[in-house]
Amino acid sequence: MDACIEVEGLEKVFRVRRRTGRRLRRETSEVRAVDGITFSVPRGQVVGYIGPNGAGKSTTIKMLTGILTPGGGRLRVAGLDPARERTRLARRIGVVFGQRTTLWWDLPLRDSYALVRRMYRVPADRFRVNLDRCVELLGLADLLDVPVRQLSLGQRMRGDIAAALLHDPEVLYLDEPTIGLDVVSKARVRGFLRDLNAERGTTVLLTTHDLTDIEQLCERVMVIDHGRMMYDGALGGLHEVGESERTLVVDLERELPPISGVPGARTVRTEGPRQWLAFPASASAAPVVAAVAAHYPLVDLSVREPDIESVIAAMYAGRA
Ligand SMILES: Nc1ncnc2c1ncn2[C@@H]1O[C@H](COP(=O)(O)OP(=O)(O)OP(=O)(O)O)[C@@H](O)[C@H]1O
Repeated sequence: MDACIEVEGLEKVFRVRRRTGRRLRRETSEVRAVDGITFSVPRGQVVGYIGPNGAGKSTTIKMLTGILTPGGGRLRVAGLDPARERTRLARRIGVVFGQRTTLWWDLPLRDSYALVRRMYRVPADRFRVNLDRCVELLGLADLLDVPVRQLSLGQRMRGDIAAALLHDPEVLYLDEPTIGLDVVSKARVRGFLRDLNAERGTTVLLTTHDLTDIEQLCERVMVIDHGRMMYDGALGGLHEVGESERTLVVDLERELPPISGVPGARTVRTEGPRQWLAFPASASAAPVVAAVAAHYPLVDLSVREPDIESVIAAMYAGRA
C-alpha cells in the first residue's frame, strides 16, 4: 500500500523567552513540542492521534498542513513537502478544528460554500455533486440559508465538515470533531466519516479525547506524549498494554447486596438499586451482561468507556 503521510524523525522545538528574577532578566527555555516522531499512514487509513494536553498533537498537525516549518526530520503528505508546497498541498487536504470555525460568521452556509468553491477553484459540476452529498448525509438542507452565527455547535460542526470536503481532499485532518456535540450529532458525524472513508478512500487523521470516536472510526491509534510516540497499533492492544477497564452500570429492581459471581467482572460501587461493575476494556461486554441478567432482576443497563486520559494513565502504570 502506498503511503499518504510519511513522517520520519520529525521535530519541533519552541524557544520561549520569559522574565525571571527581580532584575527582570530574560531567560530562554526550550519546549520540545515534537521530539523525533516517525510514522507512515497508508492511503485510505483512518488513524486516531491521541495524547494528553500539551503532548504535541496540534504541533504535528500544523506541520502536516504546512502552517509550521519542522525543526528537523522528513515529512511528505500526498507526495508533497508541506512547508515548501503549502498552496499545492492545500488543494489536496481538508482540515476541521472542532473549537474554531473556518466558515464566515455572518454569512449563510450556502455563501460560505460558494467562497470555498472559488478559493479552491472547484469545477461547478464537481462542487454540486459534493455539496448535494454533504447536504444529504450531514442533514444540512434546512440550514443552508442560516447565518453561521445562528447555528448550534453540532450544526456548525456539520457545516464545517462539509466545507472541508467540497474540494475532494485526499487527506482529512480532524481535530476534536465531536467535542461538545450531543449523542445524535456525534453518531451522525461518525457515520458520515465512516461512509466517506469507505466510498472515497479518504485518509483521515483524527485527534480526539473521546474514545468512542476512536473505537468507531479508527483501525489504528497512535499515542503521543511529551512529543514522543508512546504507542502505535490497534486500539485493543492499547487496552491490553494499559489493562484499562470499562464499566457496566446496571439498574436493578431494588437495592441488593453487591453483585457477585460474574466471571471477569467485579462490583466497584453501589448506590441504591444502581451498581457499577468493572471489566477489562479488551473483553466483550456481552457475557458480563448475560451473567448479570441471568441472576439479578435487571431494569436497565449501560456500558461506559474509559476516557483517553485514564487509558493513557493506565498504560504508563502498566509499563512502570
Ligand atoms: N507557538 C508556540 N510557542 C511556544 N510553545 C508552544 C507553541 N505551540 C505549542 N507550544 C507548546 O508545545 C507543546 C505541545 O503543544 P500542542 O498544542 O502541540 O499540544 P496538543 O497535544 O495539541 O495539546 P491539546 O490537547 O491541549 O490541544 C506544549 O507544551 C505547548 O505549550
